[in-house]
Amino acid sequence: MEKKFKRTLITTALPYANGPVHIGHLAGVYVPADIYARYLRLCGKDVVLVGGSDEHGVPITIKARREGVTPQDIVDRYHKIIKDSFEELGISFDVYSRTTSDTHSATASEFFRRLYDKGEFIENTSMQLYDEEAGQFLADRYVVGKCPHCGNERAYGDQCEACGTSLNATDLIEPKSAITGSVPVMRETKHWYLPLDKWEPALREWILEGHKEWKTNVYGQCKSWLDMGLQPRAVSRDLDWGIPVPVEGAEGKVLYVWFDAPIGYISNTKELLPDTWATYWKDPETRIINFIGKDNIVFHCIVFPAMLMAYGDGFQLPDNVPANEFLNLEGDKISTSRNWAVWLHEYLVDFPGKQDVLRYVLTANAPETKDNDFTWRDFQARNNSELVAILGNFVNRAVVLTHKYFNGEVPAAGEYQPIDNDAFAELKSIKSSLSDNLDNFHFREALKDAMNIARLGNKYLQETEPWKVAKSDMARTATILNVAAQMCANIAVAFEPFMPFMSKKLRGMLGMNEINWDELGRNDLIPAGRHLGEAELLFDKIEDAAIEAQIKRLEDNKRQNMIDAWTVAPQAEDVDFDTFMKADLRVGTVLECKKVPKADKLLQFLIDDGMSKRTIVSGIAKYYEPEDLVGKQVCFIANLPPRKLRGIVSQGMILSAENPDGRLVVMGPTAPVVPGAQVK
Ligand SMILES: Nc1ncnc2c1ncn2[C@@H]1O[C@H](COP(=O)(O)OP(=O)(O)OP(=O)(O)O)[C@@H](O)[C@H]1O
Ligand SMILES: [Zn+2]
Repeated sequence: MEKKFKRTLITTALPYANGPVHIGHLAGVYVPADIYARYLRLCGKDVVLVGGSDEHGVPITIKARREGVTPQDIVDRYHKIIKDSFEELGISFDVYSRTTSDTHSATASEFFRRLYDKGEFIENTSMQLYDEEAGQFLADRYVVGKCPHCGNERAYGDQCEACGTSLNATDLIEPKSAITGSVPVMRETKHWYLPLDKWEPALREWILEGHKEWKTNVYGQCKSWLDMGLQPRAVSRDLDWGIPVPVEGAEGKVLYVWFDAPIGYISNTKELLPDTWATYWKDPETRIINFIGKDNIVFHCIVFPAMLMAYGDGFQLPDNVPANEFLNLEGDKISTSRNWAVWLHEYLVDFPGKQDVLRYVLTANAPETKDNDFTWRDFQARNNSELVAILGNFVNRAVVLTHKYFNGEVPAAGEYQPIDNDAFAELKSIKSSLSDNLDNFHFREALKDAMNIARLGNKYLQETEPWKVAKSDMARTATILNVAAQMCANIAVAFEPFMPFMSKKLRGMLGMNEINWDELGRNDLIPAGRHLGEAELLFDKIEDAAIEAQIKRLEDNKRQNMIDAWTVAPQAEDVDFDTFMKADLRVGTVLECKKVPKADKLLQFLIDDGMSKRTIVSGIAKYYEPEDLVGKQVCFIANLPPRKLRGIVSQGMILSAENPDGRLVVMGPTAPVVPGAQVK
């Protein structure tokens, strides 16, 4: 039987404050959470959307060390960028705080202390990795080494990003310090462990029996974790950045970031609702939903619930964790460290006023059931051929025609014809599917439903042809345009969760104030006689140049990454002088140069080699325009046996140097020489 809830608490994964927010974060977590929160608000539900920056942990300290600033400087910088850009994108947080806040420190500290006092931890002294050069213990991202599961050489001390396995630093094969690069030694240290194994039966019951309705990716990951068997997990670290472990004898130790971060959801709620926060956490009639990406599933479905069970005192477990898979960018994994990302704060500068376009594309293409790819071409196509050509076009036609035939006043409808009734029947069925999809976190499908209202509107105008009817029958024209206006109003309601800026603009045009979800599907949202505002374009076309600039920026980043990662090839074995001299190296002048048809890499040269003219085929077509090489002098090997390439006999090889990114540069003399001159 479906449970009834009085209120919903929506949490969003706390973005880690060592960088700005990118489109992967948005598609995975914040856009769907915002759609859901806006939808519930429109339904008149009691809902809060909480979020905040995750500001502790090792990567922040590594970044600070690298930049020669304090960890606080780092988190202040990124918290501001993240918070501001979320706001500008219309992510409607009721509170967006941070884990360095006093409320959070006190809450997380108390949480740990209660578990400690209840005897919920195992205190354990063990050998841990220690960097003697840096004088500190190494945990999490402070250690890199080989993953014991998949062999990835760059696994971290907390997780292997290649296979997703969560690790302990001591699991790594051939560990190295990320601070100094030195090989760590083992040293004894004391930590507190949460015995996850103790909670395994309860977790099994709760998830595997109680939540079969969860998304298959989430349920499946939980099941495989539980089937592997849970182990005690350390919840403290030897670090100086974080919330101090609040017990005697714990100097120099802080709470593990994954212990403190989810408690941030509680602290955020406290900051928002100092008096009533507990109702949102402890009342069984509260429904808690955690929006996260797939790499956070274990923490939200296993670790944090075990913490909450250990704490007791009525804390509720999440009702659902609709985790998304990952969004990739132009075929590659998004990465903060490799700068392979579209950064939200940069997007907002490059595409001012186009928040909804990004929200639309990220939802239409959301990685709900499998990893998905964002490409700039797809972004452009969805804007131009969906938002402009379908949605914007319908609304524009409806408003312009109302101005043209009725001076902008919505005419009263006469008696409906079957086509009008059919349109509203279709609208009702769209609403039912749309609500159903939103209720079940199927946001991609829900967005398609909403778009179907605009498609319906276009089809309606196409079939009723008010511009023709107006020549003979103004009464019928009035009915048609009344129906069209009601469809526009329905669009304003249906799209509010997805594209709040467009919805607001449209409501302004239509003179609509308060809206609610109940109204959706109705044929009387706009009263006859309402004067419409001027038709403003809801979306405009995105030109090729804007897209090409974005693609170029990504390509530049990729090239820079290759250059940064490049190492000089080791010197080849010695070759004796006589052998070297056997290669007949010459300079020649390019007489002709052209592309080899149907071969995108090859150029065909005709070279004056001093003796006669020779043909050479060279694989440099990607890097040169043929005409730019005519008249230039190049070095080539003259005495290679002739070789047939694409049916052309090549007599020799032109020399070029290869850049780290594969770019070839042709070698030639620095001053003119006589064709045929030998290179020695
Ligand atoms: N490419 C992505 N697609 C979908 N969700 C993502 C993606 N990258 C991160 N997320 C989710 O966004 C939330 C916040 O991410 P977090 O700040 O922890 O960054 P992260 O996973 O370390 O990413 P990055 O390494 O790119 O900075 C998490 O729930 C995470 O699962
Ligand atoms: Zn691995």
